[in-house]
Amino acid sequence: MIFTHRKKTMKGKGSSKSSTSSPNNNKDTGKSGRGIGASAPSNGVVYPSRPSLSNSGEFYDIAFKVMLVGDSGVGKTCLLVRFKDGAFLAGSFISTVGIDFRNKVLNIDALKVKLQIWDTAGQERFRSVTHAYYRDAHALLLLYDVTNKASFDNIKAWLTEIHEYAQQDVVLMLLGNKADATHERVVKREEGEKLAKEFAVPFMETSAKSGLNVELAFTAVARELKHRSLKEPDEPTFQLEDYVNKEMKSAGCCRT
Ligand SMILES: Nc1nc2c(ncn2[C@@H]2O[C@H](COP(=O)(O)OP(=O)(O)OP(=O)(O)O)[C@@H](O)[C@H]2O)c(=O)[nH]1
Ligand SMILES: [Mg+2]
Repeated sequence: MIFTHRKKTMKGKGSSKSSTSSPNNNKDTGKSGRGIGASAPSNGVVYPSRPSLSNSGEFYDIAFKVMLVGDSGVGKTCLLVRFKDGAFLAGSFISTVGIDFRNKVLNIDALKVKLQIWDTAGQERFRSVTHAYYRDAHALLLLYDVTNKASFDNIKAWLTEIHEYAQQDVVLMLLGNKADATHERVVKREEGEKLAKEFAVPFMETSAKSGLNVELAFTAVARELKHRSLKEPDEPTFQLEDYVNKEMKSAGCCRT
């Protein structure tokens, strides 16, 4: 596929906390009302067709929506901030209200892939807000906290919810976050691996604090999405799980 023009991504932070917000009317919409760009085919993947006069920002070739989900306190916001800004939000825990998004453009095989990453509120009372966003998500990063058994036990319920509200072909990855917290750990890595195997989803442990595997988690998802949407019919499919395992091995298990 040839891209003759590149589109600019909106800079900064999006927010959808008010009741007027919906998955399809955030400010980065362009004219399509699909959420992330100018021309959206039925699968919602955005292939920009003309130069943009939008706010200053980076150019991109293709855009996808990624959602972070999981119990309150597992580290979704911290993971996003680590990925976007390379920083860790230490100090008191400020629970997300409603839903926020941040954009990041990644270079994947000479293509600029924009991820619009939606950070959802894990608290039960915001669940109905989150449900409305699943439908448009191309990928979901489902997090639990390795220091919180309940967050791990709730993964099955999250998977049921994902099954109910997300697209059938959504790219899904399970992340055991806070891997840096060795002393507080109550969920073994093997338990995470077992659960992931049971549900046939790729898995890795991450740390928003140390940066462990944060870049890899988002990059792997971006690669899978890019590959899926630009794949020629006779091309072999991208194996997300193999890619993740290979990358983790080549980095000696874990990387920042
Ligand atoms: N040790 C450690 N602490 C972390 C990590 N990630 C997040 N935390 C801490 O965990 C708490 C919750 O993090 P958040 O990112 O706000 O959690 P959340 O999943 O966004 O929570 P909600 O917005 O309520 O859904 C904060 O106090 C963070 O500092 C991590 O990788 N390691
Ligand atoms: Mg949060």
